[in-house]
Amino acid sequence: MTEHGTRLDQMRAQAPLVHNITNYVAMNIMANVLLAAGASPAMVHAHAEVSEFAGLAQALTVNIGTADPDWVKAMEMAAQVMAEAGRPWVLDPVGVGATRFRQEACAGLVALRPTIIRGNASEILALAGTAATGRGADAADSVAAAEDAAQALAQRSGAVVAVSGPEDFVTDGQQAFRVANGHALMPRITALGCSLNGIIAAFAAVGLALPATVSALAYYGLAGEQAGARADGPGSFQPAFLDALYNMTPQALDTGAQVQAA
Ligand SMILES: Nc1ncnc2c1ncn2[C@@H]1O[C@H](COP(=O)(O)OP(=O)(O)OP(=O)(O)O)[C@@H](O)[C@H]1O
Ligand SMILES: Cc1ncsc1CCO
Ligand SMILES: [Mg+2]
Repeated sequence: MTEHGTRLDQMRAQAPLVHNITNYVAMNIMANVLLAAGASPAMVHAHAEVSEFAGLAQALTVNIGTADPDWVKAMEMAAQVMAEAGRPWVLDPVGVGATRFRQEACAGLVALRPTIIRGNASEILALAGTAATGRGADAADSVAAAEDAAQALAQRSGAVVAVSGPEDFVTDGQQAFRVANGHALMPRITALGCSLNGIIAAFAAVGLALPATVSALAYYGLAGEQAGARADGPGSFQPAFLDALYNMTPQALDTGAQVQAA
């Protein structure tokens, strides 16, 4: 099987412009993750330009981590442009279980039909309307506990739904896959989930949403494994992770990807 490496190659060959409306915590690491992978990031959210900019981008990510009502409006404006152009966009429902504002913001964004929804288990449970125990932006539920919610959410929303965690779960409501790549240090660095949305968007810019998401998760998790093998802790993990994303070959990805049909 050479499909994951081929997708990585295609993504790098096209170097898609990925438009991100993300949180203040994630902006810098997310932009660096996208550059290391070979895509072209831009963080743009002002109402005065967000629609025009979305028109230039090959893919969009929106993330409510530190949003306010103006930012949510900007996300809706950009998502509308992508939907009309038939280009992919990714929703990250950060901490959606925590407050009513987050729930209402996500309900409005889900109604605009994201191509892909990516969150941790607690976020996917909360977005699907199932009781979740996550606190703030961190997961406190297992991926396995969120699989049924992910499937229901995919069927209801029309999105591919990805639940990240020790073993990621991805479904379009019909087919499902598990991706076992990753490293235990990854949740010890903030905004690696947010940054992952950009990688998923970059892959989705050059291929179909479900396989693109699976390959993006395998690539990201395998880079995490390589970085984790070198790092002494969260501090040294971060630069090693950027190096691993940058140095990953298609061959290494195909050899190391741990993807199974669920
Ligand atoms: N315990 C773990 N072991 C291995 N990989 C993990 C583990 N937890 C998370 N990951 C990986 O870390 C990446 C980020 O997923 P995570 O679920 O931590 O996102 P998140 O909670 O949304 O993060 P954030 O909100 O800080 O951006 C994914 O690639 C996932 O596979
Ligand atoms: C820590 C944090 N707080 C709001 S957004 C964010 C980044 C991880 O989701
Ligand atoms: Mg998150």
